[in-house]
Amino acid sequence: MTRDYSKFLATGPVTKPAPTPLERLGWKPFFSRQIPIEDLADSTPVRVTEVHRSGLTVLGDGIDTTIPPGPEATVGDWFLLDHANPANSTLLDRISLFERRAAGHDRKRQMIAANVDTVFIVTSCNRDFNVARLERFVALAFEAQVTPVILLTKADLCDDTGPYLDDARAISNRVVVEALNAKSTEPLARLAPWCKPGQTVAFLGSSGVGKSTLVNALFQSSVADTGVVRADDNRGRHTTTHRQLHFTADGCAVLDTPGMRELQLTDVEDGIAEVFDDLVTLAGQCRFNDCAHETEPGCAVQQALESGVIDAARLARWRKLAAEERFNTSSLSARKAHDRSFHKMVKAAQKGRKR
Ligand SMILES: Nc1nc2c(ncn2[C@@H]2O[C@H](COP(=O)(O)OP(=O)(O)OP(=O)(O)O)[C@@H](O)[C@H]2O)c(=O)[nH]1
Ligand SMILES: [Zn+2]
Repeated sequence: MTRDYSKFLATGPVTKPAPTPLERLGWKPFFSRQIPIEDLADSTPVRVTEVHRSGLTVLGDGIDTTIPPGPEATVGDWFLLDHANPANSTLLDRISLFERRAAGHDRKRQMIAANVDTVFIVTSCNRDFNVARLERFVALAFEAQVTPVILLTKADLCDDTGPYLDDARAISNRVVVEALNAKSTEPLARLAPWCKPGQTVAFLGSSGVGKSTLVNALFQSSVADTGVVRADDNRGRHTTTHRQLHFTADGCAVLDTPGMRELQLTDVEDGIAEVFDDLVTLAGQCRFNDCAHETEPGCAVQQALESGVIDAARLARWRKLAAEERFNTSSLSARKAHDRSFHKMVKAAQKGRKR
């Protein structure tokens, strides 16, 4: 007789313990490792969900409060709350950070969001689709240390999503690409791999591609729980206030801040190099350090182009993006000088015409 031991063996998936309240807010070992072991039990981690001039709204385990705008922080940041003196709370190191250059004279950097795990780069299977723009968004994500996922919406309005998928997948082998109908029941399941409890996600893309539709889809099962709509004043008027970071019923944090939509291509040299890492490697093999990859002898890039290893259009996009990045990142004085000389040139040309 053979005994059946199967019931004694661990079969099936190992069930994970339910996430703690802090884990649901996005707490990770990366953060707890920053706290000395002897302080761990007494510490009160809180996460910034709203940033106002007057203070930061923070959430923790059983905590929903406001702390003064102390050290420079942005939405998504983690603090160790100092109960006695909240202004003294300790800002923890970040896993990732989206930032942009402000308009104005000093073009100071503005932090947009911290500790985002995944950014969904959204475009549609129609005329919005533009490889160069996707490459720019992917570079931004890499620069911020956030995992990019490309979503191609309006698949239902498109006869053949194949070419869109092919072009998007050719951008980087490190980026997952999905085509879907954002208006259907699809998004919840299709985005599930990145929207698990404790994960923080954000959306990037032009107007009208379906970002709000996707966000709503993530919340559809839990609209009542989000607290997005609440009475805002005493006059009985209900206004919609938006937490910049809000949580689905499953405990996935969704970032919704206008700043994300205005991200520019500045200081993303490393991100661009990651998107075009094959071209960067080739460029490193050119005979001359300052090779412009045009007519120089011993140019590895031109050689690869001739032998069909790389694509001419992609090479052109890399050069354009890198040039644009250099221009955006160039100092204000350099820009002003450029503007002045341009101005002079225009004036001279106008004078010449009058004569
Ligand atoms: N058929 C179809 N319609 C879609 C899809 N995704 C979005 N739409 C529609 O496209 C329009 C724009 O969608 P939004 O979700 O508002 O786009 P958005 O990216 O949030 O736009 P902004 O708020 O301007 O940034 C809406 O009418 C949506 O219903 C899709 O996958 N299929
Ligand atoms: Zn070269």
